[in-house]
Amino acid sequence: MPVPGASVVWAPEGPAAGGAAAEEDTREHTGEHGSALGVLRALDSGPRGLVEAEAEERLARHGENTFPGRRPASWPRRFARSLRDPFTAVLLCLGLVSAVMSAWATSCVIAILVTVSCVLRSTGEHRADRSAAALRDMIATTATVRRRPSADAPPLTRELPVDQLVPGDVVLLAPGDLVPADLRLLRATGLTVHEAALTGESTPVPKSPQNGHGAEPARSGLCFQGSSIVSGTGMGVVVATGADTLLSGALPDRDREPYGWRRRSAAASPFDRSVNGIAWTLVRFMLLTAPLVLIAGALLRGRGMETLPFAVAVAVGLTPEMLPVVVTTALARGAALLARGGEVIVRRLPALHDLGAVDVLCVDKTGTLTQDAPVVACAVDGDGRDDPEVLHWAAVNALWTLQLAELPAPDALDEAILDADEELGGGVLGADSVEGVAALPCGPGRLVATAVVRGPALYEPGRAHTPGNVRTLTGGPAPTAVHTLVVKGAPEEVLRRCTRRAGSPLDDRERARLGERAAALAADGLRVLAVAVAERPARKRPYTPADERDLTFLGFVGLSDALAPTAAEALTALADRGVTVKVLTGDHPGTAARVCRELGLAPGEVVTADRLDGLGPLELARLATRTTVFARCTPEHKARVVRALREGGGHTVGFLGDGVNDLSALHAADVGICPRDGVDVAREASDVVLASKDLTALERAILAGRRSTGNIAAYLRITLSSNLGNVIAMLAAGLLLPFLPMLPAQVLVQNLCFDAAQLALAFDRPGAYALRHPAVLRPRALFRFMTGFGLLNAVADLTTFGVLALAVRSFDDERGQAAFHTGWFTENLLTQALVMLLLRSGRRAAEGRTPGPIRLAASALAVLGLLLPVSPVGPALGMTVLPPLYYGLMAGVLALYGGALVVARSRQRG
Ligand SMILES: Nc1ncnc2c1ncn2[C@@H]1O[C@H](COP(=O)(O)OP(=O)(O)OP(=O)(O)O)[C@@H](O)[C@H]1O
Repeated sequence: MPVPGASVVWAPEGPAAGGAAAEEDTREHTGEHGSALGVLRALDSGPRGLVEAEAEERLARHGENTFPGRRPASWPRRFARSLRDPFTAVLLCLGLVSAVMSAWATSCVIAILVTVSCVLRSTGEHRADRSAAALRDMIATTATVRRRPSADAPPLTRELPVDQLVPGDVVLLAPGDLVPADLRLLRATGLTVHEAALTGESTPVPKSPQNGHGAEPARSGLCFQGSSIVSGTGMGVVVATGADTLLSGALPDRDREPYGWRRRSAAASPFDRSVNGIAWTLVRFMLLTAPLVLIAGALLRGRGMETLPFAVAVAVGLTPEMLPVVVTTALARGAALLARGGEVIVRRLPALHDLGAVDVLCVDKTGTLTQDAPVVACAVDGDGRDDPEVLHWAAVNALWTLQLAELPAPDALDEAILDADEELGGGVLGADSVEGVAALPCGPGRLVATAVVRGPALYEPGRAHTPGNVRTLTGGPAPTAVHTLVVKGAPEEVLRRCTRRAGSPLDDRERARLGERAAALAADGLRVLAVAVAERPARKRPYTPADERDLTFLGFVGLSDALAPTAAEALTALADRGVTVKVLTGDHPGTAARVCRELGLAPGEVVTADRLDGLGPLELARLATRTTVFARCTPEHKARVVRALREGGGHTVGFLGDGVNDLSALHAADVGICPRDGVDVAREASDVVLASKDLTALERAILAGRRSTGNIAAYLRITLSSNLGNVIAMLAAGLLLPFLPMLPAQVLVQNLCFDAAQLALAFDRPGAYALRHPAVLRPRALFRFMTGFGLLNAVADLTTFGVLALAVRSFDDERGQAAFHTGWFTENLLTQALVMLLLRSGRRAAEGRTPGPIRLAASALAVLGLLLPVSPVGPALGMTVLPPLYYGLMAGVLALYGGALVVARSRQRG
């Protein structure tokens, strides 16, 4: 429930929440409680947070803070959703037509087919949803909350599962956090928020707690669930949770794909392109089949609407109606096996298919290829001499950026600098001996961090400084009211802002020389930060990046960052599996190149991302394809390279990154991958989460994806080729014979048997060959396979007709026709069993043993084919006992067919 007097004034205007829905969701509760304190009071809260007991009571009253879209769907709803599948829709249409024409047997069997398929599918999806929810819980995001154990106890700041948040909770925000509920800001420092989920706007929006008049200022004082913190920090009070948040109200129910999975972005994913693409092509084919059979019957045999049940049966015979079930089962099983290993969590099922198709993997460097545990290796002046003061000023910067920007934890570089400075005993200056005034932290696309401290820079080269010998940078006496800007960051960015060095001017030549020195440090694999300072008369006006100029260069700090232990092994394994790895980093080109070399990845020419700025899509795609390492990437550069590889290069691209600066690329990739300890927002944007830092887990996930795709491909190969073969034979027989070659009910029962048996293919274990390359379902290759093997299957069927002619002799009476129907039914089930055993692995012979479920399913088919006609069900289905000669001849046909399948498979392309 929104709390009176505390909610939101602004309604977003973007596509996700526009129009009437947004208007409806505009909450007008601020009224006289407009100020931050007023809102806190209205919520019966305070800056020190809620008391735990009160929070518990509120949780009981307001319910958990869960997004309604995340709640599991009810059974009836799930069942209704499975009816929305294209194959089911076609089957239902055919059933309806049959019912209208009073072909009751046909419509009954179709109804059974649809029910079985929908029950199997909703059960499969229910299981998949349940395990996905369990997986989500494993990586549930938390919020940093301030609460008090009791009314008089001091507040404690702790991590709380997001679903436990209640209105009135005081929440702290930092870069990379997801906004956990709708919040009213109480405090903010340089806070920018990504609100694309609500407004579609991709540029971060600045936020501040000031509450002005009109819509804009009020909007800037609010942060909404579903948005994420890009830079800066803040503190806010929860004003709405769960279903009451703006996001819940604005978004419609899950925008579902035919297979019930939500699309991540407007662009078609590899899953959409292959599985859905194939499905829709087949649907069109099926819709054409029935009218064609009717027309052919009318033209060649002068038959009328009495052919309709047969035409319907033929169209149904072509349908791979179990495709959605097989796809769900194969993917869910792959994802569950990965999760059971505790290594990889697949957050969106189709992403497992897409992971198997990935042929280019882009990774960031820091924290992925390296450990992101930097250690200071050197602090030197511009001439390469050790200079502890450089480290001290870097530490002053780190300390005050951390404190004033209220970052919850220092970034790894700052932490290393503070540790190193502490080891030096606080050094000449002592990092905490100066008082901080302001901080401008670095963030995505901003490669410098500035801290402003009170007092002069205390810098004079080569001298130890004590309060007694304080001199200013310019050598004059220390003024009393001075602020010092301490800047550290990427060498080229800092040097660009420097005009002096140790008391002398810094010209372009000297700047270039210093740049080379930084490059030399980077070539040793060090992460390099330049440090500079500037004095300004003390002032009250806030500092902005425009003040970062006319700096005096001090020196460089070099930090070493050890390689991730399994990175080299993982890169080799990925290369062996046909995945090209590219590195997109915000770091220095030299550092990136060295790290790649140490990992055995030839960096080639390292491209600095500013070269991308002027390039058109084609040139960019070409450059992206031939380049292995891009350095100094902003978040947008990373996303552009990923998009260029996808759209221009035709690759299926995975992106592995852990930081806020990787967010756009995670969204842009076909598959976004994030380590479990990546920032919340990166994890939330990714499809696959690596539970450990072990990169080799990624290779295993890719293999699981390929296995699932291999199983789906095997199902499609087998089903489509045998279905087509049957349809061709049925058409030929239907047109040549004076009687129907198989009764509609027999066709449909046979279909039911095929469907049940083919489900086993979701449990196949494709051979090693199928895992060697990215697994892509290629519709063309598939349709080629279907045609070739379908024709072969039809030949086997037509030969069976010959066998039946020999064994049964006369088809003039009902007995003879029943024998024909039975003989063909038996042959179909036997050939289907054979096809399942021989075609499951595509071109290659099966490597290793055929898995149990497939052997069992094939045997069951064969036994059914042989025994059903002689069982009590046989006569009910219009079947009869066949002469022994038939079985003898049939064995010969099967042997020939099996041999032909093996030969054709070994010659087949693709
Ligand atoms: N705390 C910091 N203080 C000053 N400069 C920093 C700080 N953190 C990063 N930088 C500068 O910004 C650059 C880019 O950092 P960013 O975090 O975007 O990428 P990265 O961590 O170097 O690499 P990757 O993209 O591989 O994760 C760094 O190379 C460094 O020069």
